[in-house]
Amino acid sequence: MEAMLEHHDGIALFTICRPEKRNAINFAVMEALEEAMEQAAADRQVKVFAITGAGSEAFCSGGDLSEFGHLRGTEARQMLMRMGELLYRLLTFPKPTVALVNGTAMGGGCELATACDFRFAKEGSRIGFVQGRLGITTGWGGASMLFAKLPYGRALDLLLRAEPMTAEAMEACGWIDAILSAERWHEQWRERLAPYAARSLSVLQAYKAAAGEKWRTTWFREQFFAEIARCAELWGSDEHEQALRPFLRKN
Ligand SMILES: CC[C@@H](C(=O)O)C(=O)SCCNC(=O)CCNC(=O)[C@H](O)C(C)(C)COP(=O)(O)OP(=O)(O)OC[C@H]1O[C@@H](n2cnc3c(N)ncnc32)[C@H](O)[C@@H]1OP(=O)(O)O
Repeated sequence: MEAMLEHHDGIALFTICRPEKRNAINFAVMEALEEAMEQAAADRQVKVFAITGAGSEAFCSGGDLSEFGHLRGTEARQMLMRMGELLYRLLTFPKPTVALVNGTAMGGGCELATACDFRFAKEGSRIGFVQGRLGITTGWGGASMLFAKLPYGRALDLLLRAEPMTAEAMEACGWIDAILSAERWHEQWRERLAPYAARSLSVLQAYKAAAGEKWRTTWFREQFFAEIARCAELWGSDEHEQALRPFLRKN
C-alpha cells in the first residue's frame, strides 16, 4: 500500500506510505492522491483535507528519482504536468487543506506542502527547495505558488539558495504556520485543526471559494503551467543528468 486515506473527526488524512523512500511520490502515489481528493471533496462529513508522510523521518522527499530519474522528453513532461494538475487541484480545493510536515520535506515534497492552505511542521523538520542544486527548477508549479504566498524576496531567496532549512527559518520566512512539539505532534495538530472542522461545510466552502479566485485567473494558470514546461526542458539537461548520476547508479 503506497498511500492511505483515514478519517478523524471531520478531517480526511491522506498518508504517503513509503517511509523506506522517505515518502517519495511515484505514479501510484499520484493516483492515490487523485482518488483521495475526489473522495474528500465529495464527502459531506469531511471538513478538512490533510496530508502527511508515514514513519518518523520524512514528510515527503519529492518525486521518486528511482522511478522518474530515467524519464526523458515527452515522458518527463507528462509526469511533471500530471502532478502539476494534481497540485493545482489541491491549491483550488473546495475545503481547507493542511500539510502536516512530520519530518524532512525536499524538492517536490515542499511543492506538495506549498499547495496546501496551511503548513504545520514537527520540530526538527528540515525543509528544502533543493531543485536548483539538481540542475532543474520546481517542476510541479512550486515557484508560482511560492511567489503568490510569500513576500517576493523571501520566495526567490529560498529557490536560489536551494538548501535544506530549519523549521524555525521556514517559519520566520512565513512558509510554516506553526511548529508543533515532536512529543505531542498528533495531539497538537488535531487541536489546531479542530476549530476549522467545527465550522459548517457551507461556511468553509464559501471562504475557500473566495480564496480560490486568485488561483483561477488565466494569468496564474498560465504562469503555473509555463513553469512546469520550463522544468521539463531542464529535466533532460546535462546538469540534471550529472546531478542524478550518483542516485541513478545506486538504484
Ligand atoms: C520530480 C519533481 C521534482 C520537483 O519538482 O522538485 C523533484 O521532486 S526531484 C526530487 C527532489 N528530492 C530530492 O532531491 C531528495 C533526495 N533525497 C534526499 O536528499 C535524502 O534522501 C533525504 C530526503 C534528505 C533523506 O535523507 P536520509 O534521512 O539520510 O535518508 P537517505 O538519504 O538514506 O534515504 C533513505 C532511502 O530513501 C531513498 N530516497 C530518498 N529520497 C528519494 C527520492 N526523492 N526518490 C527516490 N528515493 C529516495 C534513498 O535513496 C534511500 O534509499 P536506499 O539507499 O535504498 O535505502
